[in-house]
Amino acid sequence: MTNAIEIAVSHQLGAFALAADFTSNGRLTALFGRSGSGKTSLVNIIAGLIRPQRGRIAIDGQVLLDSERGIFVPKHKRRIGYVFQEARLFPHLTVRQNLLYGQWFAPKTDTVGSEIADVLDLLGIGHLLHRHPGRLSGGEKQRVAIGRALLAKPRLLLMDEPLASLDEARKAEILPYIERLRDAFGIPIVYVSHSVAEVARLASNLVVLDQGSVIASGSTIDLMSRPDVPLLSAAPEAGSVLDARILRHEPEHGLSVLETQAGQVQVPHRAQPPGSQLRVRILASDVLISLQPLQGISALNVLSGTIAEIGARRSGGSALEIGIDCNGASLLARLTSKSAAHLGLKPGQSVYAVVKSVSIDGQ
Ligand SMILES: Nc1ncnc2c1ncn2[C@@H]1O[C@H](COP(=O)(O)OP(=O)(O)OP(=O)(O)O)[C@@H](O)[C@H]1O
Repeated sequence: MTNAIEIAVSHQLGAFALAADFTSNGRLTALFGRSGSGKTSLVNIIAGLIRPQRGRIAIDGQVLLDSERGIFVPKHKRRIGYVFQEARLFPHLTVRQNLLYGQWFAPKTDTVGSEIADVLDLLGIGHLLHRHPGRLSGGEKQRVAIGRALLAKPRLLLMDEPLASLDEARKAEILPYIERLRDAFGIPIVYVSHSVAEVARLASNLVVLDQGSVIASGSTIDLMSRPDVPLLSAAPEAGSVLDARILRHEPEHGLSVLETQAGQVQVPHRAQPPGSQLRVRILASDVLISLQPLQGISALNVLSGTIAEIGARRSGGSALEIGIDCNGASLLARLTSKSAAHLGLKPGQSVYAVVKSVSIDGQ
């Protein structure tokens, strides 16, 4: 099976060397890394705004760049949608005209009509059509910018920190739209972010960039629970991501019981019916480790497992992260290195993970 996204490029930008190599079949692939790690440069290379010295790029099997074969598809022929930090709408055009501008670039053979309705519905912008961008909130502007990119019928959507210029309330407002976009449209998305919480919630796949190189790539669920990728595991909001299904509700306690591969977990009541799929996130700092089965403890969620991997203590810090294999699912726990030494933790050892709280990603 061909990967939706195949990238292997190298390019020198002044003193900065970018050498990125990864493939992804995910719906939303996040490029994650700190400032200056090369995320925007890589996105510009994918978009065709920078021609790299060497490499190959293929999207859904379509080769856009192959330096060995002398192939370089120019940016206007790549059919790649680009959403930036700021919406960059045309201020003198209405929302409707801005959206139609995007459609102008769509392949002429495609039927449109119902697509506009789908995009308006997906992004909740139907009531804004006659407004000018100056009268939209930051979140509304970004939704229109996403709509404009979608109506050009791209084969790939690039989103470069689309939430970075929004405050927390606007971010929370737009996240569900990006989830719907990821789940409802068949367009692969490459999403740049340096927020662990954002990629944990949105990304199916992760590519971790550091100083111009890919230091890890794979499924978000796998990477988020690895103690050996410090860019992720050492972040304050580090934590594991698990797929879950609602098993039943316990209205008398205001709880819902979820089934995950790691075992059952209980969370505050959810509105969705039993059987619904969810994604849960367990922060590493919310997991305690016990060597004995526990009794008389207030925490509702205790999962049994074995120590898979013990991360290194960071220089100048007292904490380290531990990967726990719970029935094939991975959980990340953050302990002080003193506690880990005190418990004598070793790979393969049986332990109980006490989970203080579980958060639910998405609606
Ligand atoms: N045209 C250029 N000439 C020389 N150096 C450049 C050029 N463009 C980018 N760089 C350097 O390349 C490095 C990567 O920059 P890039 O913008 O890709 O990083 P980033 O991960 O997107 O950062 P941020 O999260 O801050 O946007 C930086 O050190 C930057 O200074």
